[in-house]
Amino acid sequence: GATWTYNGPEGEHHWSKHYPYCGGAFQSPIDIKSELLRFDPTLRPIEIQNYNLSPNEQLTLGNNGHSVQISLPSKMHISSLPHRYTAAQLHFHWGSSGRPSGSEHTVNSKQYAAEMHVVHFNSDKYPNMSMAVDKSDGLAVLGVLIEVGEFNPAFEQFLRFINGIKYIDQRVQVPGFNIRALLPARLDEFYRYDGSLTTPPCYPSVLWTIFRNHVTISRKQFLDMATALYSSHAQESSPVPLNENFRKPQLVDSRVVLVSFKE
Ligand SMILES: NS(=O)(=O)c1c(F)c(F)c(S(=O)(=O)CCO)c(N[C@H]2CCc3ccccc32)c1F
Ligand SMILES: [Zn+2]
Repeated sequence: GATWTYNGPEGEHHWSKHYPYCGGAFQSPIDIKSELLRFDPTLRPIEIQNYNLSPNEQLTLGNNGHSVQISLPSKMHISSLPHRYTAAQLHFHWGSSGRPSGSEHTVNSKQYAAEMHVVHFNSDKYPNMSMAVDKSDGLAVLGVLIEVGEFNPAFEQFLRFINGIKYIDQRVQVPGFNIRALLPARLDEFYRYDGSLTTPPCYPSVLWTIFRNHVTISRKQFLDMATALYSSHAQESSPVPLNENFRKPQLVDSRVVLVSFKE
């Protein structure tokens, strides 16, 4: 489709010209405000299967011009939702070296340094991501808020290769590792709401699960992610840094945010 960016004439306020859903309802991300929350005792802890990948498996780490993404094998899935949701890819949103706040979801207006999304599709009903991406029950995304703090060895498993994908469409193979280690300790404490892709085409097709607890990466790890990548091609004379790749919080309207925990 048309090129879209996070700033400038193709920025988020213009997305709806080519992607009408971006101007529609049920959009993501949102600001998760305390007054919106409703405790739901029926929310089950997230249960994941086959996230612990062997180093003998190869994962594709790529720069798609909008984010850094890792393709995931289809044996990885979420087993605690009404349908099986099979993993497709994970990617990140971040700020910049000058502005270490780049999460998409915010909590009571607090923006975190970055955010990870593990994208899954409903494989009970749809054969692949492309068939699921525009269906109301098509996708389930796990969101992890990221703060700058302690060094995170799990992130190093892919960050150490990031200089191999500096430019758009570059890809490298990296050894598999335990993707569970990228998630917070508690998978039973989370926010849950109905929303959308946070990039064009912004389909309202995502069951969002944002974990209550953040994870940390070191300042150097954050800078590696926030300063290594470009959305331009390798040979281009004027490289375009890939950073600040987050959409602003959207209108919640009459949506309720469910929470799996009481204070
Ligand atoms: N924040 S988010 O979770 O809404 C989200 C993104 F923010 C994002 F950047 C991407 S992308 O594929 O890296 C680039 C634009 O699609 C996807 N990719 C999804 C959307 C469409 C598609 C098709 C096949 C595989 C993955 C995706 C995404 F679901
Ligand atoms: Zn995302």
